[in-house]
Amino acid sequence: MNNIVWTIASSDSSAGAGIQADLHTIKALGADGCSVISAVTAQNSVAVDLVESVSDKMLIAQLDALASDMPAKIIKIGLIASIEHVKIIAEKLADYKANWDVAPFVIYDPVAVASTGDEMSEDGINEIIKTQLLPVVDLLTPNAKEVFTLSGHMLISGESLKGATEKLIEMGCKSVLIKGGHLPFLEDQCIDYYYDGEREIALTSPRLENVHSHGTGCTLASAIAATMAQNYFIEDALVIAKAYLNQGLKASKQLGKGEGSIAHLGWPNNNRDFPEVVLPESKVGYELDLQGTLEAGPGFVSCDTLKLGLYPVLDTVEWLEKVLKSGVKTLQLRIKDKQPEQVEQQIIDAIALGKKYDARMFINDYWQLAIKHQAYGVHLGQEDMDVADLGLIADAGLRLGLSTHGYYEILRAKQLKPSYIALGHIFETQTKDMPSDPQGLERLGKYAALLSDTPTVAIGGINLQRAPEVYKTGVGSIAVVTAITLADDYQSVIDEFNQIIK
Ligand SMILES: Cc1ncc(COP(=O)(O)OP(=O)(O)O)c(N)n1
Ligand SMILES: Cc1ncsc1CCOP(=O)(O)O
Ligand SMILES: [Mg+2]
Repeated sequence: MNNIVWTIASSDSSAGAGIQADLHTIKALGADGCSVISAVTAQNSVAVDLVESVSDKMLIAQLDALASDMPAKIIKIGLIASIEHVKIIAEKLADYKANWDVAPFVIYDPVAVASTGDEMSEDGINEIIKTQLLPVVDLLTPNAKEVFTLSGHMLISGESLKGATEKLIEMGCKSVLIKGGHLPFLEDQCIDYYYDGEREIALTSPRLENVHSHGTGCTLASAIAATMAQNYFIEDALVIAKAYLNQGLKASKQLGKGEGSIAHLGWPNNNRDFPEVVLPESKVGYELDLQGTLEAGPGFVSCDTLKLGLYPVLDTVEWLEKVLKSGVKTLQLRIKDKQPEQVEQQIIDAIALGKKYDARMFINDYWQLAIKHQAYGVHLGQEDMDVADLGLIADAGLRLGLSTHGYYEILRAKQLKPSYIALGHIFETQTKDMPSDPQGLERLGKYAALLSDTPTVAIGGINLQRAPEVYKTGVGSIAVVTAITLADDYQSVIDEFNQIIK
């Protein structure tokens, strides 16, 4: 599989930033890095003494050598010190995007000024960056100062972030992540704000004190690149990159007399390093003027166990009764695409059966009917979460299960304190058209580790053969449809699942 990330940037002799930080990050996060060096800088922890661009011929030769043999999935650009280099790179990127079998995704971290305060690029370069480079950039990752340099927008309040990103998108880049290292509001928080013209994402972590931060910008952009190269969606890459940064900042160290550099550890797995997804109805959400109604609230009634066991998801009351008679204790009525009046009787019957067998009966989608008839719980998907009245579900004392498909959705769901979080789809499934690729066991294990204090349910393409390795990842429950409905002998299948999920 091609996980190649190119970094087109400059060498930092102190190795805390630039090409050196990029390659450390790309390797630590499991992607394959290649480098194109635009300039060599002589710097240490207190000053940048000299910046010298390589010849145009050398820049082009590096780009051509890689393009002919090791094309990139993701290209990350950092410090470019010469106007001519910006022009060459912009032209090459346009060519790659037009002619490669798969167009590379381009991330540009506009290194305007070194953390030591020294200017590092040729005068007049910003005009060429604005007119020639930004139009081929998919994700721009400026800090507040770089936002001002490129757009003229001062980030004076949370509300000003959206306007600045809109301006940058008008200038040609497809999306913007404003890095919150130096924002002059909510100063105890480090907020990263993403906007692509449609979707806003804000991630926040407490600001870390007494850490060494040289190389954080390069590292964040490279971490996004490395994660996206492994087919994570951008929202998940933003989460991993911020967690990688927090983890590295906590272990940062000083080597010289001045500012030390971020450390490069492996894939982040510690809950404490992960950011919070900012919900619209929260202090930070109000400050940023985020659209939407999600708020954390007090959370949902617990299922009283982290291990919900085998969880059949079924579309008739007859099936529910059959599996209840076989001893199943967690199950769901999932009827798709019917009017509420067409399903109300089945929902009433399902709820009554759940009570009769003292089982956890969840109702999929039809949350108003679930409240009306006092179900044990409701299961909602990502789209439903934004439109359902979660407050009403909580007030009515129903449990809530939420579907998720990656890091970002998991963190967002976690904030709502649901009764369980479903993780899917793990394998190919014939039961439902899924818009994304299966997660696989490796990711499932990472998600389960992050959710050790929340009940988890794995779903999608799980059968008896796969169940042992699924359960080994640490999930508390396995949800299945066809493993039961297409079984020759569903009762013995249930017994065998129960042997595996103990
Ligand atoms: C246990 C469990 N997990 C996931 C789903 C999928 O729910 P959703 O995303 O709402 O999709 P539909 O099932 O409504 O198609 C589920 N039902 N149960
Ligand atoms: C409802 C649903 N949500 C994600 S995968 C899935 C279907 C799971 O069915 P199966 O167990 O037959 O793959
Ligand atoms: Mg649903």
